[in-house]
Amino acid sequence: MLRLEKLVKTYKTGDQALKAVDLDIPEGQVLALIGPSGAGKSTLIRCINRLVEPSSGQVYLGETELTGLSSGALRRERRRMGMIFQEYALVERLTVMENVLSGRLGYVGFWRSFLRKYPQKDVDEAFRLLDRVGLLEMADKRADELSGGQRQRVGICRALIQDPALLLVDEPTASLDPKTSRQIMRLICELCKERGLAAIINIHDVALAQMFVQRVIGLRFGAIEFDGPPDALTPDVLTTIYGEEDWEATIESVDEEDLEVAE
Ligand SMILES: Nc1ncnc2c1ncn2[C@@H]1O[C@H](COP(=O)(O)OP(=O)(O)OP(=O)(O)O)[C@@H](O)[C@H]1O
Repeated sequence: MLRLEKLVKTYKTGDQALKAVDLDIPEGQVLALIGPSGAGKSTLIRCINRLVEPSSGQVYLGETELTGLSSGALRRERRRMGMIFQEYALVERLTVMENVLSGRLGYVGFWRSFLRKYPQKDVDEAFRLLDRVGLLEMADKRADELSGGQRQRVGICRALIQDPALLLVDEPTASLDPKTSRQIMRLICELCKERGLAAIINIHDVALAQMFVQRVIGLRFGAIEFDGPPDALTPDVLTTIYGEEDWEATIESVDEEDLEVAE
């Protein structure tokens, strides 16, 4: 459902962030993108919806080549790609409900959104989503009154109310404590499963990635170094992605966490 062909991004500074990346993601697959700082993870995610313009190569969402679209057509296609950010990107002075509904801005006309008059079906869906993520009681609170984990749940609802085919998730847990991080990752993966949604999750925490996804992509210097199931991430593989480190500790901690999740 998503296909990248020879995707290259070279920034004006000369940094080659992506070097001819090929990637195919089937419908409903949740994939973690790991790799050291500067490997090109955020660039990859942002080149897919063209928040960052690729230098060359193609991105296909289904049959549509995103890289060939005019700005109007791209705006319409972006509705099919929900984005979840590390810093939540909520409007602080708006309520939880208003933040969630802002995910419909790509669908409603300018005046409707300006006057915040969303169709009732959108409001109903926002309530359903807030209920699903455990925030129904918070609908009228201002975003700046929420904890980090609650904010991220609002960010998730805002992405889902777009009714996307694909989620692009950029370090969703980087600002959260370990327990909340696990809850948020679990929630994202459960929601993808419920909705048959594909997702690419850029995540620094290897153990967390291994715990929840079916497929891991390891990026290094803008190229795919590893593509496989989480249990194939051996210490040797992690060393090729990240360089020398004591990986046994990371892998052991996954085993412990797995037990905890299974309980
Ligand atoms: N706007 C920019 N202008 C110039 N170079 C950039 C820009 N954004 C990223 N880069 C460079 O591109 C490369 C990849 O950066 P990117 O942010 O995609 O990596 P990352 O894997 O997401 O890193 P991190 O895990 O630290 O967020 C780096 O060398 C970075 O310095």
